[in-house]
Amino acid sequence: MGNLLSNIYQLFDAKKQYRILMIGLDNAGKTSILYRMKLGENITTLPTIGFNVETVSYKSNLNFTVWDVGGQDKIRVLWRHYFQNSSAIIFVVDSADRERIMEVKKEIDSLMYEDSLRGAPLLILANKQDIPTSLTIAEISEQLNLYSIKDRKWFIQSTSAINGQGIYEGFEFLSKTLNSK
Ligand SMILES: Nc1nc2c(ncn2[C@@H]2O[C@H](COP(=O)(O)OP(=O)(O)OP(=O)(O)O)[C@@H](O)[C@H]2O)c(=O)[nH]1
Ligand SMILES: [Mg+2]
Repeated sequence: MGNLLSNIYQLFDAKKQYRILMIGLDNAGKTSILYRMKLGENITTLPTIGFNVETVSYKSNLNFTVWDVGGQDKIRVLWRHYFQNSSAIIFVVDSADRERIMEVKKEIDSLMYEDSLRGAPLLILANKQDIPTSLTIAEISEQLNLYSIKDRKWFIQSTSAINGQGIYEGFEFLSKTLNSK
């Protein structure tokens, strides 16, 4: 009886677990966002050569295991090793890096063809919005041609890892989308 009760208790207490892959070009702010989520503060980062992984709780019933993988050109080939079993993708964009927005488009376009990511919701974080010269959400959506994405749910959110703006709203999209699956 004790066992049965504890099993039932565990059922209700169980948190839903989701594996989230966070990628994007180098210097976009992925690691800064990960630790802003985890610790609620701004940390000093170094370029990520491998990956960072942290479990982040959201509300009382969700756990996200967020994999933050380095974005330097030479190591982007490693991204695909993290695709399998990812419930959703967070793609972080440096909104102030106007020169590389077409490079961002190229990477997102090729992700959309990945079989192992088929249907995975896509959250685009337009980061560094605290920099006044940043591209706006409308400009980024247009340049990346996001409206052509029809085979999955996607959402673009402006963020700043420096002051935390927008990160909660990004989580809200993931939680709603994954819970409704
Ligand atoms: N102004 C501003 N700077 C940011 C923001 N987010 C990150 N940065 C800065 O951008 C630089 C790169 O941040 P990281 O978080 O290391 O970038 P990353 O995407 O993890 O880079 P890789 O690990 O090389 O792929 C650091 O100097 C951060 O302090 C932001 O929202 N606003
Ligand atoms: Mg990093």
